[in-house]
Amino acid sequence: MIRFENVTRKYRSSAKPALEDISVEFNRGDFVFLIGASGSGKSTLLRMILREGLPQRGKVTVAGQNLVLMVERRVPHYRRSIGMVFQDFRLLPDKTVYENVAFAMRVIGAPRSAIKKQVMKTLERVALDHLARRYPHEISGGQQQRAAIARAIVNKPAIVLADEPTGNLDPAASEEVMKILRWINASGTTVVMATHDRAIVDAMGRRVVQLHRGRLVRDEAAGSYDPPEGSQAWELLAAEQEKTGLRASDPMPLLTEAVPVTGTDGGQHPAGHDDAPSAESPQQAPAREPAEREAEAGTSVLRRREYQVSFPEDDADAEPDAPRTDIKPSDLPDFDEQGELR
Ligand SMILES: Nc1ncnc2c1ncn2[C@@H]1O[C@H](COP(=O)(O)OP(=O)(O)OP(=O)(O)O)[C@@H](O)[C@H]1O
Repeated sequence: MIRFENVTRKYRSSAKPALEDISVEFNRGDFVFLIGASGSGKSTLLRMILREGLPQRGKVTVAGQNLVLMVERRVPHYRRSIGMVFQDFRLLPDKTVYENVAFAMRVIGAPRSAIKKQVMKTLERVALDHLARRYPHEISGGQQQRAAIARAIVNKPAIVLADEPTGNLDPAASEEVMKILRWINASGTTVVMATHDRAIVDAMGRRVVQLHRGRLVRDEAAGSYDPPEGSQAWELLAAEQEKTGLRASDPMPLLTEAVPVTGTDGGQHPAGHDDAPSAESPQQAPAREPAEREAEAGTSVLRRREYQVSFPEDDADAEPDAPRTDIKPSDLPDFDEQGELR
């Protein structure tokens, strides 16, 4: 489904490549966690799949299409086959939940009757049908992220890319989001999720691809957040830990968060950068990582989530759209004959 072959990508304003000689494949139906310290290249890799930025060297192929050779006018159409979820939700603030999701169908010219049916079905799937008429500021962060996921999947994309989708959420809301992503994946969609969330990666036991300073250092079928002790990635990160002044006896769980992000190449995207957002991308600036803020304050980037997230095995095939019992008829959106919300 997605293939990177010896891909190197360097931003004009950076001395070092954001991605260096990356070769990796994500297959149909894969669920992949993309992990690595702040600035290791996760977002750059996701954006390349969206064809935001091309490699200077190497080749990116998605569903058989060589993105390097793709002509510009094909790009908007291509991007519609991919659903994207961001840390900061990026819902349109002056549109209701329903309209935000419907908008994704309107831009592809879907007929009004199909829009109404598909949007409500998708909102039911993310348990938001009862909040369809609310505006983003009238719902919680977790609900906003579920609305953003509904928008990402309403056109039934083959691929969903999620860039820190739980980064702004509490554990309970994160768990809801993960259940939905897992359900999306169970229906055959390839899901690639960049995350710093140790608890989630450990609980899910899915494929883990780890980047370190733009290089791929681990690709493990059913991995956890930390590399297996003694592995090449472990050794590399242990050496890094020593270099950054942490004691060798520091517990390994700190490792993947222990790389400083200070300096010119430290995860900040300078003004006038060379990779302007696409016309289709929302224009909001991405939320800044706590890691970046800590780094700026001169502290090392050591973060740990103190909670546990569990995904019991018997929950794996749970139907996220099981009948709800808490919705009153008055909660449901009200449509006029043209299918518009009243
Ligand atoms: N648009 C840009 N212009 C210039 N440099 C960039 C741009 N985007 C990313 N970079 C640089 O490329 C490197 C990789 O950044 P990227 O955002 O891909 O890392 P990341 O792993 O996603 O980080 P985070 O976890 O903080 O989101 C960093 O050194 C960053 O400063």
